[in-house]
Amino acid sequence: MESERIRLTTNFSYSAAWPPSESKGCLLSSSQSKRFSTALSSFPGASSLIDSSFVDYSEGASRDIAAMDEWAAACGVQRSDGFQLVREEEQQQQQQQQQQVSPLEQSTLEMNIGVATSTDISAGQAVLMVPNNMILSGTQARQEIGAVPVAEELLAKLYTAQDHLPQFYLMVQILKQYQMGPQSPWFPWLNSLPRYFSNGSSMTHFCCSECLPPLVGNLANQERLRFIQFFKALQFVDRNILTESTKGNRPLVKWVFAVVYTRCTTFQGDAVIVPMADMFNHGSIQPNVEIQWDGDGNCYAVATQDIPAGSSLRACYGDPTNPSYLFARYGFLDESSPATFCKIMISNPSSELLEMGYDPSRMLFYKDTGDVSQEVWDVLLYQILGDVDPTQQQVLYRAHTSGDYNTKQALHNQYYQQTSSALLQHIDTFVNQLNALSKKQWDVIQPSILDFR
Ligand SMILES: C[S@@+](CC[C@H](N)C(=O)[O-])C[C@H]1O[C@@H](n2cnc3c(N)ncnc32)[C@H](O)[C@@H]1O
Repeated sequence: MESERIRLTTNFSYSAAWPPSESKGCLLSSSQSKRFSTALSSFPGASSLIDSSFVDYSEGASRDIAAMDEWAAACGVQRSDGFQLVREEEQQQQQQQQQQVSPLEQSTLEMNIGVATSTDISAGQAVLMVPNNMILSGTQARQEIGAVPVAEELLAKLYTAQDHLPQFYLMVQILKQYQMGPQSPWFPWLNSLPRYFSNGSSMTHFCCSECLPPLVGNLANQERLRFIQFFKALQFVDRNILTESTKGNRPLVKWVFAVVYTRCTTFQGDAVIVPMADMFNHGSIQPNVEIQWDGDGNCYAVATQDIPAGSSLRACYGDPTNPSYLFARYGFLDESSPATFCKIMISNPSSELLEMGYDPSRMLFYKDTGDVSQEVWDVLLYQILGDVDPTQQQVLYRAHTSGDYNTKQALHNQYYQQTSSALLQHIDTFVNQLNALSKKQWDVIQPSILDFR
């Protein structure tokens, strides 16, 4: 989740009662731990949590959202009056029927939880404030746990894991909290997390390479490879920090890895997870809240526009024009994304082709208008000219790099027949591939149906 890294300058309606002046980051001082523990044992249902030992992270386990909600309030999280955690599907139905949202009533099994407001909110108003000592930080975790040089060297070797050190230490920190069971100050948060993930790291190699279109398959595979590397690097963490059984527990580590990557945001080069703020879902069309920070590292979610009662509160996770990135990282297909992929993928593109604008993320078809991105036309024409007339290919290349629009357009007009039929052929090939994949899926499913007869 890419957040705005804005220092807070606006005035908020909250009182300055929070935070305690000594609090910083995710390291808990003894007084903070006490405050967390007090909060943990003082809300209803806490005793049942303490009786149970570890968070059950199996796919069928239910999420205790209500306990997390109470825990957050007890720990100093402040919210606007109508702020509610809701089930996304119900929220959407209610919005369509223009009804008031109802609060989340009981714990949930596999639900997509989001945030909504039951009251009007004005632009600029803070809807949420999370004190800094509740925020889990990768950098703070590295300081607390101590750097693991061999793990860092290993991660530095893999391009998909470079620059992901804060996420690695965030994962170690969450595993450490998991090991503490109900003694962890974050236990209610851990117990409220989703158990099932459908993002790249939870896919198999077969899924990434055979079932997904090239770009999204490639991105999903990067997530998967990063998990494999994190798992290897984890083995070098001191056993005083993580036990051998925690480090060797692949399903547990995979769950925590998915938690980190679907819920962390970046702040000043750090990877952080802000409990409660991690409940905002993504909105492509007019996201209405953004994350901000004050000078003490307290986190705020602020309305970016007037929001009527009954609306979902949504943040923006990243570039909405290209749904593949969100799918690979977060595991959902953003139906409101304005564009979808043209599946043109060129391995080892030349520097000229790159300068012509070739970039898998720019190979787009726009859903509403049916338009094809300019980069698709330019790349196709450049390739066709390479086959039929290399001199003209250079004319196109020079026109493109010098901004000579007229010459470029004239070449596009001259070769329109060829570029459009290449595009149609590409689409036909892709549709045939999809049919083949559906058939493959059917071949796999059919025998299992017959088994039940
Ligand atoms: C930061 S969490 C948001 C809270 C989450 N919905 C929950 O139930 O805990 C990110 C995850 O929420 C889900 N999500 C977020 N935005 C979504 C959207 N627009 N459509 C479908 N799922 C979404 C995805 O599963 C994603 O990995």
